[in-house]
Amino acid sequence: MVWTIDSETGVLTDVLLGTPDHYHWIHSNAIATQTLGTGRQIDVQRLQNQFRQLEDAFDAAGVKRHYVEVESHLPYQVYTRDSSQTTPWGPVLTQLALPARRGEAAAILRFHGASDGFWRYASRGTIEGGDIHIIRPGLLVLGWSGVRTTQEGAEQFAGWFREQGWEVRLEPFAEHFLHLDVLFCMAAAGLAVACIEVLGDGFRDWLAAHDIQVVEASYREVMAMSCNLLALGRDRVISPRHSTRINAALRAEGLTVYEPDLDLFAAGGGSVHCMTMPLRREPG
Ligand SMILES: NC(=O)NCCC[C@H](N)C(=O)O
Repeated sequence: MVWTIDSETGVLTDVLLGTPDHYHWIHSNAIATQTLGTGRQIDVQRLQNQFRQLEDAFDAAGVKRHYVEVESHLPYQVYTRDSSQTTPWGPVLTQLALPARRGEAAAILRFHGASDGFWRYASRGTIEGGDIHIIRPGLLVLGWSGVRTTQEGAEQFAGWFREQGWEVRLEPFAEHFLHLDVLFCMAAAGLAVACIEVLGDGFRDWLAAHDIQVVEASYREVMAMSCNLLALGRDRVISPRHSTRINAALRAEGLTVYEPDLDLFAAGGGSVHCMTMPLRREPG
């Protein structure tokens, strides 16, 4: 397989993106609905400029960018996290829950169909990439709210990893938070950003038992997409600029932080982690 990752923290060499040419907010999650309620409009030039800042961060970090073909009727292809998942054995086609996003599968099928194909196809319930976190080789956590990812969808995905000998934790959470990657992301090997206030002490203890240290995020910070960052490996991350406190905490841990301004995407309920699907990382 050409495209494989065995962790969320190995050195990233290739990433899958979707340009925001047709991006707009629809009533798809609590944050997007709140944004629409304010009557706020998207300044297209600012939007393109923010996306360019994300692309520039990848260029500065030496990561090769790849793109899905975007279609005018699909507003959320910019959030490439959700429609597929790269695994140690190749890409998996996920099963999007939202009717307005299901068509995103076509561009994923075209992208991977043209290269090396898929390892598995999700076919039970629904599962979206934002709920899948490959912590390190052998350790996977799957979130499910019952809306975007269902318990059945998470169980099917978990089964494939357990067959390979992996430990898998299934983490239920309230629908309001949309995806696990709003509440939890690995920033570097052994270092996570997480909202323990929501995920609870059981989750914190599980992370500690696996030698994972936590930078804690507040409810207010996660609703501003401040947990939603991408590890680049070699102690580097891309994290939204407005996450000032968390970015400072990551720097204090010795990380280099690239900070694109992405507030227009955060207003739709997703930031750096949601806007990226790693295609290849150096094995851990
Ligand atoms: N992984 C993620 O959290 N993705 C963000 C998806 C946001 C998009 N507006 C949605 O509601 O599906």
